[in-house]
Amino acid sequence: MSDQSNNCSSCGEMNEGSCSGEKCSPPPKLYPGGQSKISRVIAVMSGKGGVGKSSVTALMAVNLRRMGYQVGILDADITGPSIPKMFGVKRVPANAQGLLQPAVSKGGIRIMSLNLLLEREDEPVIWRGPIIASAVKQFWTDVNWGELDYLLVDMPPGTGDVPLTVIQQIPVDGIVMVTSPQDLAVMVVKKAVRMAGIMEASLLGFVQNMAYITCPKCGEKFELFGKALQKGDTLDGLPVLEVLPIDTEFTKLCDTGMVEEVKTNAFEDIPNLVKVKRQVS
Ligand SMILES: Nc1ncnc2c1ncn2[C@@H]1O[C@H](COP(=O)(O)OP(=O)(O)OP(=O)(O)O)[C@@H](O)[C@H]1O
Repeated sequence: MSDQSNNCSSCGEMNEGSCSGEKCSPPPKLYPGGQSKISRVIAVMSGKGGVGKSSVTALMAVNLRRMGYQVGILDADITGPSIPKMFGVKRVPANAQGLLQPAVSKGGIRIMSLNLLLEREDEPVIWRGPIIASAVKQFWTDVNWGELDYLLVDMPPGTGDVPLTVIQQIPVDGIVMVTSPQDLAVMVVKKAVRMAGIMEASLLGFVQNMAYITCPKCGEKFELFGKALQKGDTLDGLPVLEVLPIDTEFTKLCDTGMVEEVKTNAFEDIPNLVKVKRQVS
């Protein structure tokens, strides 16, 4: 197998495929649906599954909304969507022009997810990669997002069709990488960092999730999965944007569709890192 230095930076193909490894034409960026005006797109990514991409997406969305921004979430985790349950939102209808209307959470966050289109939330989606990637594209092109300051894209795990499609065809302004402290997780997440580098995407930094748990009785911190970092540290050459503890209250809020009730000030730096194109009062 070729090593990563043989990947084409435009299409991500290996040299042995149709691409020569020199500059090829990547697929064009797509326009968002209807009259949508989306100022900034931030993708939340990780090579590793289950480290907290959806949780980080939800926390970031909740806090950006509290800061007064118009926020949407595109749930690109087509086969394992968890955003609708966390926000307690249900099915959405198509409007007259055939565009999909995003669901709107209690706090006003606009959400599109495959689970909003299924009759039952536990119905499995058994699709091959290209069909899944095409559904993600439609969540960008066929959804009436309206005017948004930030659209957050909750990516599925891995470095396959969906991350490739999102980075190539949606104008992503920055990627937040999520990992747990475990070396095993970091090793896999580094693959996603390399992928973003090959695709010449802008990496904002890391979130270390599940860094520790605090004993509710004595207040002692236990680092269950390895060494907890500090906000501002560097990991794999990137800044650590947030270090999040394991929080059982947060888990309960997610399970009951009340994630917007979470007490946190995480991600308050995001508007400085990715500035929107309007003044927010
Ligand atoms: N900081 C946290 N404190 C407590 N529970 C958490 C935390 N982060 C994530 N969880 C829980 O861990 C599980 C996995 O989190 P989440 O779904 O956000 O991960 P993911 O990376 O998006 O998963 P997938 O790879 O399946 O898409 C969920 O049940 C979530 O509620």
